[in-house]
Amino acid sequence: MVVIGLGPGGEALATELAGTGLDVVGVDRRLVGGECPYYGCVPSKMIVRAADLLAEASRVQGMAGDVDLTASWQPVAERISNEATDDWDDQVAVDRLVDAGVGFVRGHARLTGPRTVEVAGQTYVARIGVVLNTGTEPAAPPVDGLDGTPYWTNREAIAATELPASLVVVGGGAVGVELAQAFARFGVQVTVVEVADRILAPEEPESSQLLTRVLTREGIRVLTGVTVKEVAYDDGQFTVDLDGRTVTADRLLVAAGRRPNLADLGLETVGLDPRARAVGVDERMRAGDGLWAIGDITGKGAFTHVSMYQASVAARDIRGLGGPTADYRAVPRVTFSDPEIAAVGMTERQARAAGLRVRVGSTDLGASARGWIHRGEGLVKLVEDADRGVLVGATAVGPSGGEVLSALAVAVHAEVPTATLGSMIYAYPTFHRAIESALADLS
Ligand SMILES: Cc1cc2nc3c(=O)[nH]c(=O)nc-3n(C[C@H](O)[C@H](O)[C@H](O)COP(=O)(O)OP(=O)(O)OC[C@H]3O[C@@H](n4cnc5c(N)ncnc54)[C@H](O)[C@@H]3O)c2cc1C
Ligand SMILES: NC(=O)c1ccc[n+]([C@@H]2O[C@H](COP(=O)([O-])OP(=O)(O)OC[C@H]3O[C@@H](n4cnc5c(N)ncnc54)[C@H](O)[C@@H]3O)[C@@H](O)[C@H]2O)c1
Repeated sequence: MVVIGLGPGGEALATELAGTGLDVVGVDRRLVGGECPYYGCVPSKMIVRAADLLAEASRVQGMAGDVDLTASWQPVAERISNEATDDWDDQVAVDRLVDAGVGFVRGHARLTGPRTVEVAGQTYVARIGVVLNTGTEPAAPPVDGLDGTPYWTNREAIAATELPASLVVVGGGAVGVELAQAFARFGVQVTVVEVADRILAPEEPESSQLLTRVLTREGIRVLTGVTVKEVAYDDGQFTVDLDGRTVTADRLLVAAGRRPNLADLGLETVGLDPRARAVGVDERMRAGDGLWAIGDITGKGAFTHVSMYQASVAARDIRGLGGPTADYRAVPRVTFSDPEIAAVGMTERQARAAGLRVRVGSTDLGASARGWIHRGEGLVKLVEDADRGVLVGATAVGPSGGEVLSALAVAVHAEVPTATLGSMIYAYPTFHRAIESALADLS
């Protein structure tokens, strides 16, 4: 086997297959492990954790006394460099891979035909086939003047050793809102610029509204429905022209989505379109004869857990083990803002668009016993397929929204009847007890 791209899924898959005695070559042109450990999930959650500590400390007043707080970015930058990324060195991951029996090659890989891959003039021929896990790069929107300015993507933002005084964030998706809130909590003056009419637009409107309220209260300017006309950089200052309005800042973070690494991969040599937004895969992750694809490039959800899930589906297929095929009805997603915005399955709008007879139920977490005690904000919203009496989607927003989601993910995945969910006992006073109130609200 040859695995091109060793993101979270590719690394796990190559390791598993080598463990079964197959000859496996794994190729990566950058860092083994991909975006998640070096520029994505792990360091960004270290930043979020640090920022949440500051916010928690500031909540002491009125509940537990006083705190004299001095925020410092230095321990965050040190932790990311020393603990998370080894100063962006993947030797530990390479050693782990090689110890597992994978032949590791650093370089840019290209398909040259079915089951054949070229890296730096060397051709590798696979008996069984090739797995693609090439992931994504940060996308730059086509904005006049942007090219040639020293704008940040998630990679520069994660590696920052000093914070700017002010920051414009282009894009109010997961990357944008997580980093905007965290940097603001460290004292950065942040403006979020979003072209859609709300931040986190694919999520429930109630989630977007609540988070916009929280971010605004924390001093972040959230501008939605705006178009970035032009960007200029002069004398250490970015000027962002928003079609009539101008915003200036020391730094500009582009968090406007991702571009799949499909160009220059030789897809045309196996009959696939290198200009496509995603590689089409079936429920066993097959993309062609002797070809599998996993991770962000499949367009099934740009999350580490999806990449790893698909790796296990592909591994079963390659090993001829049978077992469950890929099923995306219950893909969980958590934006690690504070409160966390967690959701699984369909939103109300998606369920209605799918032609389902829908009942929805929701509840205000702040009005629940635990929410009131905690002085927390949030909500639970449930989307039921009324004809089948099962949840097809759910949202949990709150201080532990991602944890509350686990129960809802089980319900959607296992199609637990809402009648059964309504007959359960929910511990008092927990955040997840709000699920019971939302069930009672279904109509
Ligand atoms: C700031 C940020 C925060 C995130 N936070 C979360 C989170 O909290 N939770 C979550 O689930 N997800 C999160 N994500 C998303 C997550 O990082 C990705 O979904 C995850 O990395 C899975 O990607 P992947 O497996 O498709 O490959 P990637 O991680 O993108 O890795 C692909 C690898 O392929 C290599 N490659 C590409 N082309 C070639 C080639 N031709 N030859 C050789 N090698 C090649 C690249 O060098 C790279 O190492 C976050 C992303 C960002 C940017
Ligand atoms: N907690 C998590 O699981 C997590 C965290 C970060 C990222 N991710 C994953 O990484 C992926 C990439 O995240 P992302 O936030 O970069 O992308 P995204 O696609 O989620 O959001 C990009 C946002 O930028 C906006 N945008 C695009 N062009 C714009 C422009 N010219 N001006 C203003 N706004 C513009 C879009 O409308 C969108 O709201 C996501 O799809 C997500 O799955 C996950």
